[in-house]
Amino acid sequence: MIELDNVAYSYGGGELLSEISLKLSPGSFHFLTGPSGAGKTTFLKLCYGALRPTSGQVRLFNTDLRNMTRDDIALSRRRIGVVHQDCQFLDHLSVTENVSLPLTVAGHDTLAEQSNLRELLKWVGLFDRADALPPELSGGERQRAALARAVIMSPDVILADEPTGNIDWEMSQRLLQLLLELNRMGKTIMVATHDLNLIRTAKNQVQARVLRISNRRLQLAGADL
Ligand SMILES: Nc1ncnc2c1ncn2[C@@H]1O[C@H](COP(=O)(O)OP(=O)(O)OP(=O)(O)O)[C@@H](O)[C@H]1O
Repeated sequence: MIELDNVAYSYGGGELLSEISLKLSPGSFHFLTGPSGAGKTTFLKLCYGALRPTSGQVRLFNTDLRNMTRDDIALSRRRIGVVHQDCQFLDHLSVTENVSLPLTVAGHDTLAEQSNLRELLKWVGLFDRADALPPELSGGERQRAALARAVIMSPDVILADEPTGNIDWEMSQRLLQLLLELNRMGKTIMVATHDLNLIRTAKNQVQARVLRISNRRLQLAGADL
């Protein structure tokens, strides 16, 4: 699905990530952890082609990113749903309009997709909030709307950046259950999180690999997690 081979990423401030190799196999579930500023968001951006590595190779669905045009990357991106850390909603658009934005951008007829959209909003428990504006949503509702938007195009891979940041335990559990359900449907999942309790709960329910970014490198976290 997504492969990184000896990837490094540097910016003006120096090298942030180094010697990163990872293969996301179909149907796998990964957690990504590490201290604040370690490079988790940057790592995810490398995984969906939003950033190009300074060196090393990134392959999206068996194609080397170096050989991909912006249009190729945009097409691959339809197979990768991203839950952004800050949700990135358009505040003047309703929940429904925000969730269906990827369909609009991809040129789909959103009217023809209304029943799918309704089902999706029901699935994340936001059917009653369909007409609300993002600033009117609670933290948990925002995260669930962000998840709905990430899966609206039926992606093969879902990358979630701190999807349970700023929400309470009960709501985190609800979000986790949605991610586990997606994984049971065959989706490949990677979740960046600081929340070790979330990882522990998930590990009772799914065979998840836990990765940690430490000193610029990607490591497999210990069994203590
Ligand atoms: N292109 C860039 N230009 C300037 N700074 C950058 C660039 N890319 C990454 N950084 C810096 O690298 C660090 C790592 O950022 P990143 O958001 O990937 O970390 P993170 O592990 O996701 O952090 P957090 O857990 O706090 O969200 C940050 O200090 C960020 O400002």
